[in-house]
Amino acid sequence: MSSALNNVNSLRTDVILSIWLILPAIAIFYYWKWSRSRTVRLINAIPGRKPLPLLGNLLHWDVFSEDFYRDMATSWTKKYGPIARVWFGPRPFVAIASPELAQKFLSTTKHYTMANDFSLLGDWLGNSLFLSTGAHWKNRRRLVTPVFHIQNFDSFIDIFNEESSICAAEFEKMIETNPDKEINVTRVMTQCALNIICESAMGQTKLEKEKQVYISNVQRYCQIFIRRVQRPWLSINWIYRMTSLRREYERCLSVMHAFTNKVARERREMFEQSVKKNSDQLPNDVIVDEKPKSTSRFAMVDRLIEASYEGADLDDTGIREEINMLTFAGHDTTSIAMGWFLYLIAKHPTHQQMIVDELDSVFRGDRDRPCTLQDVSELQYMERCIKETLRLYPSVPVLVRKVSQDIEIGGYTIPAGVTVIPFFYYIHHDPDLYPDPEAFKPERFFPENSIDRHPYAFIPFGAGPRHCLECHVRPLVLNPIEVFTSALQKLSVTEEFFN
Ligand code: HEM
Repeated sequence: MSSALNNVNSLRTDVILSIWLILPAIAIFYYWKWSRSRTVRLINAIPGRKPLPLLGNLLHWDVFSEDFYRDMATSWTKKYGPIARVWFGPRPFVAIASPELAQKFLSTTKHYTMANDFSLLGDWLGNSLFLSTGAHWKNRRRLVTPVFHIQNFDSFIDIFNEESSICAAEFEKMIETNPDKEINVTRVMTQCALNIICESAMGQTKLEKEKQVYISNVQRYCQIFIRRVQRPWLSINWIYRMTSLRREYERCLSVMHAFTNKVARERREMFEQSVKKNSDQLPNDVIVDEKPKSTSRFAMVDRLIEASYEGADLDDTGIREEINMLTFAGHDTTSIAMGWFLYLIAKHPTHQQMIVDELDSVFRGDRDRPCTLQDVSELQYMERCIKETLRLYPSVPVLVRKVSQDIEIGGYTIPAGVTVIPFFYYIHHDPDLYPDPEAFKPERFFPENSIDRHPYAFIPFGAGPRHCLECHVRPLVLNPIEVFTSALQKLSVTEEFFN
């Protein structure tokens, strides 16, 4: 009996031992096969530091540091040139960092799609323009683009003025109650940008209180999204599902969806009432070309509802997706830009004074009157300062795109499936394109100094067919700033920030 037991035990030990030997052998075999695959060979032909087995270049940087991208932009691309590769474990990334290569990559959407990392936003943005590709993207882009016609900004400028005044008052209060102390401009700027975007995207609604709740949920949702991007293990669903973040994320999501659904319904009803009113008033034999408009101020959502009535392929879910997308794409980008602008202006009193002088001249001393689109177009020096801000601190420092078919760039083949990162930050800081690149010099954007610049040397709004729709960003960024004149002059930067 005991010898039978001994036999069973030794058999078990043999089996366990064999498994322990076979499993690593299988793993080594697959690793060896994978490391000789076409993708790996093509990627390793691109300049970059020698990767460690399985870990790739993970140990070569502090990949979880907030400055990781900047470190990579400044050290990696400087060392390896305008095209470089990096392995995050077994996942390769290719960075491109020259105007020529960015142009080659971005000037057509034929060979790329959105990277998988963005699928984290799928619950919120669904099949919106921002996340979609191919024919669906083309269709949505065609529908959303008219919303950004400059004539629509005539109706938005009132919103910019109202929200900017509220923001300026808050800003003044912060300065008054914290004399000679640091203030956090980002919070006020984010609130201002979100108010402006929501108001222009969704219009005035009977749901003002709910709108504020929506805004705070958007802020929280975006914070959680950034945290998930910065901590790669949180994009693994079963790990993420065990965290409390997930519950919070879903709570935000349900508040956001409920709100945008209500807004879409409310605006559609307003639109239908207006159609009915128009048709009731018309004699049967009169044909009117003019399209019915909602009764209150025009909002981006109204243009989408109009399009859906005209037969566009856009149902209520589609409208909700696009409203959410505009809120997402528009708020952080502008608030970051406004925050950095204020920082730079505080740091450079000479430019600050030139801006104030320009404002005085455009407004001819009447600082209380509302700003017009004409004023905005005359604020030329301010515009150059904003461009220089976006050069130094682009709100979107990199793009992340997945190659959908092999592409030849800079003499290397990037195989399908690999993630490519066009590095705007590096391009904007390249000393060959911008001598003394860290210095704040708005004069770089004087026409005579920009004439020979490569069209892809300054691309804070992206470039090519997927470039940002907000090409009339001036009113949006400038307007809050221009009402800040008195606050602007009270700003300076603390020593700590200088370093
Ligand atoms: C300072 C402000 C802004 C900056 C720096 C900025 C930057 C960008 C960048 C870099 C892209 C990606 C372009 C590409 O893939 O080539 C983008 C896309 C986009 N932006 Fe902006 N953006 C700003 C403001 C806004 C605002 C206010 C809105 C709308 C309210 C907006 C709407 C969009 C949309 C809809 C897309 C996606 C376009 C597409 O995929 O077809 N952006 N933006």
